[in-house]
Amino acid sequence: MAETKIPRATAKRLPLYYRYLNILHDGGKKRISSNELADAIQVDSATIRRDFSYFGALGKRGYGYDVDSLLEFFKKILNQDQLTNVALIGVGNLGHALLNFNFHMDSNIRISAAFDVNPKNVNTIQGGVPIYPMDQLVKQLKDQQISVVILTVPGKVAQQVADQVAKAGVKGILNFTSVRLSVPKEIRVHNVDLTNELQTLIYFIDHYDKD
Ligand SMILES: NC(=O)c1ccc[n+]([C@@H]2O[C@H](COP(=O)([O-])OP(=O)(O)OC[C@H]3O[C@@H](n4cnc5c(N)ncnc54)[C@H](O)[C@@H]3O)[C@@H](O)[C@H]2O)c1
Repeated sequence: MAETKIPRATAKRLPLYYRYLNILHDGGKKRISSNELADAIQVDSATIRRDFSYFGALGKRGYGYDVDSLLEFFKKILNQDQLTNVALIGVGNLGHALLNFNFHMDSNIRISAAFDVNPKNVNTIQGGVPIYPMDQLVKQLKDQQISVVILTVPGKVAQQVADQVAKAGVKGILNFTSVRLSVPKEIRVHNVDLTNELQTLIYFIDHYDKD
């Protein structure tokens, strides 16, 4: 599919649209207006129209959006028309919880391989996912065509593990550690930080009245 450059904020809303369109589809709904969509997902309709406009004419004036064709469109855009395998490195508290979370339930993504250095973890299966030793990283990622890795190792080894991951040809890292990783520019890193999110939430609660 041709590459469409879109703002990051728009990109972050695409899974939300996709998830809701799936719900509409499952409920037998055939078409929806941007106002209805806006009410349901709590994103204002102007934002929705602008987001959709990056992809050309997805709806018709006065008709709204055709649920099935919009769903198919987002499925392709989000690569959800095919199963994407991802890997997880570091099966401790957080890694273990993620392995047990069934991403595949509402997306076409699954963790198909995990890696660790702890002999207690290695060569076991947790949450249905095999855990390999780190010396299997390159081989497994290649064999399973994995290009995205979730990083849940301790901060002190995060950079070293990121270097190994980079050598294994990975394109994206979902980084749960608090370390800001240094990686070759062709690798995309998304940082997930619950502490940040909580602090931001608390800041907004303290500084702004909800009207
Ligand atoms: N982003 C967030 O919101 C958030 C929340 C909780 C924890 N964290 C971070 O997630 C990471 C994991 O936290 P945790 O509580 O699960 O830690 P943990 O110590 O329970 O687990 C870490 C796992 O990584 C493995 N490991 C250690 N060195 C390794 C290496 N070189 N290669 C592969 N595996 C290795 C360990 O054997 C262990 O199984 C930490 O960096 C923590 O700060 C982030």
